[in-house]
Amino acid sequence: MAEEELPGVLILDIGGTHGVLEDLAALLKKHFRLITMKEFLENKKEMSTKIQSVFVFECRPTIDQELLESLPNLKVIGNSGVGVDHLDLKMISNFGVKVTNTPHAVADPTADIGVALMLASARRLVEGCQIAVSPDTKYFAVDWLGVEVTRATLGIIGMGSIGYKVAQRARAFDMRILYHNRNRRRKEEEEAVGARYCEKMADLLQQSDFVMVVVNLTPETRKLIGKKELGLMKPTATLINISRGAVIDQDALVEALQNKVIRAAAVDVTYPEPLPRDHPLLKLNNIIITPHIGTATVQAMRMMAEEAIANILAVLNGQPIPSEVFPK
Ligand SMILES: O=C(O)[C@H](O)CO
Repeated sequence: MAEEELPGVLILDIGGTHGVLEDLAALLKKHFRLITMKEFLENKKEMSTKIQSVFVFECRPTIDQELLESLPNLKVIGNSGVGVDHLDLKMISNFGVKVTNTPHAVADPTADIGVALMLASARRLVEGCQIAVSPDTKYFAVDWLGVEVTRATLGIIGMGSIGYKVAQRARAFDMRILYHNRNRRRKEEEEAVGARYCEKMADLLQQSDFVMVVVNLTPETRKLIGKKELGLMKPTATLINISRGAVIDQDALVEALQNKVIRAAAVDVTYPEPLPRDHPLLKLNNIIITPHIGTATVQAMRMMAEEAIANILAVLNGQPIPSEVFPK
């Protein structure tokens, strides 16, 4: 089919996206006529009726009412990534537009980053690296010790598909695994990863050496971990967040880390992203912060794009939609 005849997809990206958009373009071009935001804004009149779908790159850019009003033929917003907290699902659905996400592509790489953060924090890799590369280092000696993850207790808050992959990986470290969920998983699934259900999150917080937060950001999970929850954790425990920054009360986290209420934190997500350069979290040495890189791998980007494309095509062709997200 000639490019002109393909359904138009508007690409919404956050700019500076590690040059990957160029690679994805080839994939998208097989099915769509690609329209960048720049092209759209420069030629709104001609472009607006051609656009039937929006491809949202990496879960970050939002879609406002003005954009929706200017796209009369829009049918679907294909989010590449699982979290859709940046989208106003109710407003979008009022326009008769569907939203889809990519839960399968993100599970392995996000679980990997959770485990990487747990190990890096436990063994103080960032501090070690700083010593190794510092021009002031004359000989290798550290005046601190890490802790081991092997046989430690890991508490997973939010055992969905990412949390489950974390549990699978944690088994390789002989970790004792606890989890807290709104809905308990099936017995066979618990047994397969050797995980024990904690009906009360407090029990998990009190018993865990590492607490990993993997929930979606919703009104119910906003500030799920605050001063009270941090106070329940062991002073030797580490908090890991691979979900969304706003799930943790960041002021309470600063206080907890400054006062050694908990040992350390390791987070791939903050609120906002990036943190203001004078934010107190950036001044602490018992936290590791990475720039929301849970899915920043060559493989994940490709898989997310493929999953998003399949979702978008299903909507446009009136077929069953693999991963639709509904407003609550
Ligand atoms: O929600 C997700 O899948 C990730 O955060 C995308 O970057």
